[in-house]
Amino acid sequence: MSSEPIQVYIRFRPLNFQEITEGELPIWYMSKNTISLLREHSSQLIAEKRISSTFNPNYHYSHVFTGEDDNRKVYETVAQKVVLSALEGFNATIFAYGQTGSGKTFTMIGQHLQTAESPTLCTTPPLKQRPRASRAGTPSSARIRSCSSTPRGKSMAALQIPLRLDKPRKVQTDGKGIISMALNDIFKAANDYKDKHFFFTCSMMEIYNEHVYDLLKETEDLKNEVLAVSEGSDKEFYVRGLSEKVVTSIEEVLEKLGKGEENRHYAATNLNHHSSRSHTIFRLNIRSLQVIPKKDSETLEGDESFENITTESVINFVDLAGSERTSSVMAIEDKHNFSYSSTRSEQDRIVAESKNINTSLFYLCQVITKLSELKMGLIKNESHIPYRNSNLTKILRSSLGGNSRTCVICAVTPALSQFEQTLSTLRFGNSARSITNNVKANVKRETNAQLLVGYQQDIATLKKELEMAKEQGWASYVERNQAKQALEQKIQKLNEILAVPYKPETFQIEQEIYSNFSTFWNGGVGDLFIANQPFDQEDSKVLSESKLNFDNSGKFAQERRMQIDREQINIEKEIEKLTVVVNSLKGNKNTLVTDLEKNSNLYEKSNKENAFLREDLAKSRQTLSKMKYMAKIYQQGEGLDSLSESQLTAFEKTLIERLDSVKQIKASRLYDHKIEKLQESLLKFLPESMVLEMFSENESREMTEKFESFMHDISSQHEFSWNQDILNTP
Ligand SMILES: Nc1ncnc2c1ncn2[C@@H]1O[C@H](COP(=O)(O)OP(=O)(O)OP(=O)(O)O)[C@@H](O)[C@H]1O
Repeated sequence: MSSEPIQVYIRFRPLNFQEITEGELPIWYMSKNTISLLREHSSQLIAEKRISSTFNPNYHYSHVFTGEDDNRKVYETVAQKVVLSALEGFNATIFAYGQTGSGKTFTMIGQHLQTAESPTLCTTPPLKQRPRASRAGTPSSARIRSCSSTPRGKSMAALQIPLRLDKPRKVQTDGKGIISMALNDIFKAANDYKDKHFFFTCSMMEIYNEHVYDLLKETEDLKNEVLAVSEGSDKEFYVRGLSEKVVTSIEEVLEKLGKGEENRHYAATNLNHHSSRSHTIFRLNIRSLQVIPKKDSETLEGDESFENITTESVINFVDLAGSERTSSVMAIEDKHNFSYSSTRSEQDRIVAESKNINTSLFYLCQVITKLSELKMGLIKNESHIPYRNSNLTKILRSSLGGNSRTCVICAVTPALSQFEQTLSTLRFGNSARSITNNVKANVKRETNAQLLVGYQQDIATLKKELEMAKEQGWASYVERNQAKQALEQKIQKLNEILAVPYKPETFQIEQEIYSNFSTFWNGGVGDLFIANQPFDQEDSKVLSESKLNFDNSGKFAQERRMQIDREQINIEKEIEKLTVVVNSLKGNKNTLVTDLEKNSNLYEKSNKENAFLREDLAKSRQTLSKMKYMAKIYQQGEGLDSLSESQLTAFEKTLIERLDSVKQIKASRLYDHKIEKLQESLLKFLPESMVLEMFSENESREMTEKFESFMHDISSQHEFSWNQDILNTP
């Protein structure tokens, strides 16, 4: 383990077109690795009471880049060595710090495409065409002019802090930013290793308003899932559920990086936040495997004679959110009546996100200050370093004071109007310079058996977790999926290890030579050959001994081959078992999906039935209230005047119909009565049998007709009197 200081670099971007047209001039004097204020500007700042008369900053850094230096120079000076050492197992972190618009993303990702409508900085014209600044000493507030490319003619210049609307950034694949240059070098160097095999995975996360989001999630609904950051038993912080994508070429990594940038925009629109208002960490994990024979392999047996050298490292590329102050954004908006945030909720959002950025950057500065105090012996204990205060410092823990080669690029602007922001960034860099990290290569030397045991243990733990999750029934779909993915990744890694030629080339060549020569020797030709040569006794003895040794090592090689084959069979069996587990998980998933479908069908059906029943109930209630209403009308005539003309007619019709039926009942009763009377009178002078016959059904048709006409007469009379009754009713 060695102590290595964090390397701090300052990068000035050139003045942009807007600043030039406003008559800004660079106010800083830059040499190779120092920065100080130019004297004339120093006096101006004193006159404007922006600094005290004793203020005389003179900072030293690993290197200072001017506006003329391109990304290639920055990469080669800052990052190249550090990222390449990751192939040897050293962790690395490159991070860009600075105010909004100072060139962090330009440095990390490269010149991203800017759209016509985005109010970005105006493009810088070539040096030769730049207009001379006419009024160099004029205070910036008096020099506000509008920039023609800003929308709706509003003065973006007024903002001083170059604000941007959020647009998806297209990642260039031509290697202009530090990340793509680093990836190019890493993949090229990895290919050049003959006997070392590399496995790469990458992940990308975003910290927005203190929430961590995975930028490489495939499923739409998981993209806005907030991930937890928790401390492992090794005191490192881990982002739970962060996806790791296996990548095998630079194109694949760039594709993931582009996807991450797109998702960043996705999250931006869905959560209504600006991408430049979040911290982004792109992470490349590198694992390597090299198999070499042990130096003293002759004395060792079987598996023990070979060594697996594995390295594990991670490179973090960190693009921090701009470090400007909320108050300045809001104050400038108020002052110039520029509605960057049109609604109250928009303003609240900006305040909240600026607060969060400032809080997390404040904690970052605090960690850096405390680490430098620790270095100077002002504090004794590492436990006083406030890593736990924010997710950013938790995630960057090993990069700050831990096991990582860390480089900080402080992006700044040379303009007078940005003096305070630049000064604050320079101070940040100055504190970071004093931090030392404890760096060591993460290398493990293991025999094959140890390596496999390690993997098998990992797999067993994962299986156990999965089983527990299944049994306890608390595993959410997401957790199950994550465990499954991890399991699949382990299986893939095992497969990759199996695919790697198990022995180094030299060993294979030895074996080939042995098999060729053994035919020669074993056919007895060798002995004959030795016997027939004009060797002296000593030579023959040496030759016979060598032959014996050669035979022994050949046997040993064969035994070893058999052992490897046996191991391979075991591993294949293990993989088969795991595949069964994975398949059963898939099966479970399918059953769950089918159940879910069935349940949702049932739910839909019962919902429909419910709706029908409700409809029926509503109808019945309606009918009931109508009936109550009608009953009132029938019983007391109450509410008659509220009926329309047609309703009154219908009601009248109903009454008449009822009247008819009443009349019929009355008439039929009268008829029965008359018949009875008639029968009684007939019985007085006719025998009963005859009377009964007269009134029987078959014989009395004529009689019936007569009675019917008689009844009709009666009922007409009755109707008359009944109507009279109604008319007479008060
Ligand atoms: N060294 C440079 N040379 C030329 N142009 C630059 C340089 N640095 C930055 N720029 C330009 O300045 C503008 C702002 O840069 P960039 O987007 O990288 O800023 P940033 O610090 O990442 O901002 P934010 O914090 O908002 O994401 C871009 O148009 C970029 O092209």
